[in-house]
Amino acid sequence: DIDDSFKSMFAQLAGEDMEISVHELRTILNRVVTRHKDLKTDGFSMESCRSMVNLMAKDGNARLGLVEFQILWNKIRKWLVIFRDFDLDKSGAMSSYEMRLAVEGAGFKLNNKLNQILVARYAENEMVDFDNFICCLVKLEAMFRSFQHFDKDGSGQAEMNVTEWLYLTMCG
Ligand SMILES: O=C(O)[C@@H](S)Cc1ccc(I)cc1
Repeated sequence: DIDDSFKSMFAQLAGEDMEISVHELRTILNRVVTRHKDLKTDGFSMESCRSMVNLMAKDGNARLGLVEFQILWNKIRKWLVIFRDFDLDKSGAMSSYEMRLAVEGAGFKLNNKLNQILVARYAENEMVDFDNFICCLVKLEAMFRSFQHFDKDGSGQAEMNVTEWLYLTMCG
């Protein structure tokens, strides 16, 4: 069950439509992340928040309901612990070495090429700061989940038609 303080934070944020927009998500994430002085971030961008909303909003309506927001919030809390555990030099950002370990620590075993791709996509000056780290994991988890949806028997092979492919590749 969702505790009342969370519900009231959500209600305050979401407004009368009781759904959180990309802009409202960006507001709360940047308000909270600045409270954590050990986390380096240039702030969650609109693009990052749009990507997270699209990946988390099941019904594709580009807004987060209470449950979807709670799920995202708990993911961020979980990955915040991992970020701190693997930020070995406590710089507040991930080096590519730390990023590889943190992604594996989050449960994603990737090959070298994929780890390099993540750093290329999410690092700024070779460092992945907290907001980019979260966006990377939200996307990575969503892509793994989508694949498992199409790999019903867990064979490691997925089958989908072009429309289903475009739903996956064009939303995030
Ligand atoms: O609410 C908090 O400050 C902790 S518990 C979790 C959290 C930390 C950072 C973000 I951005 C969002 C949520």
